[in-house]
Amino acid sequence: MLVRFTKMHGLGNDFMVVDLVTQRIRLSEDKVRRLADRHMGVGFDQLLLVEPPTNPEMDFRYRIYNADGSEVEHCGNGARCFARFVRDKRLTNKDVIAVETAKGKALLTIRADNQIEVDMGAPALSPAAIPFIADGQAAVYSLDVNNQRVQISAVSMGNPHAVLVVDDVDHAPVETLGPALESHPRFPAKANIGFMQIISPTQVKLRVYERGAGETMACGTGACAAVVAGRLRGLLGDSVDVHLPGGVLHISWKGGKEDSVMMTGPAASVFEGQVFL
Ligand SMILES: N[C@@H](CCC[C@H](N)C(=O)O)C(=O)O
Repeated sequence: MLVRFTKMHGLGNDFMVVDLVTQRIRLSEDKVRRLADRHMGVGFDQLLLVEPPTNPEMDFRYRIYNADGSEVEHCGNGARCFARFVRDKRLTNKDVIAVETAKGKALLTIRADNQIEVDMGAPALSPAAIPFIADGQAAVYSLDVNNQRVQISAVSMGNPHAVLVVDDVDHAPVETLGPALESHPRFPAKANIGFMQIISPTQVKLRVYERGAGETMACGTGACAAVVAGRLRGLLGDSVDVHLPGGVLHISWKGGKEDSVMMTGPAASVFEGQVFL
């Protein structure tokens, strides 16, 4: 069957977006992996599926697959592309769009300046919710990996993240510590690994080794997790510009248990395509 898709990106974190409101497809993990292949497929970090909601209070359902074929709970850059997609395709004319995700809901607001603001929900910090194996909740945990001891913060933004504070992000060991920590036994569902350099209480630099995708040019949930970790460690204020290899995301978090993390940034369409599935 010939399926229409749109290639999109949020600061270089790239997506194949498929409308399953007006089309149907059958997917397997292997099919997603083949589509994600940058030489023999479409090529993407994540596949985003736009579906009708199962909950009548929501506008859409949002499903996300990593390049390795695994289904995941949340994707910040994807959420902004999702909002741009449903408006461009005239699937809605709303400026504020409520979407069901695997772990709850996200509220997407298309602003007059074309930036998209996403209410990412409150972070989860208890080890069981992340999931992360630890005796109790802490702002910083010690972890043994690759014959060294590292300090991480562990945060769930719907999906699991570890955040390390480094002196120089450009020379951080992302290629070695990233995969080793992604599959660390204390993260039973694996994790996304962020390497954050603090520039000031309002500015950080960040690189993220994503679970199931490798290092990406930007990670929205990773940027949120980094700001939460920085606040918990007393290093950041409540409004922070996160400089990623692909550009800047603005993240704010008031710091309370119930407070949502807010993320603002761009979303862009690159091309339209069709593929046999
Ligand atoms: N690129 C994303 C996160 C995608 C999912 C992640 N790799 C995971 O496995 O949890 C973002 O912008 O948040």
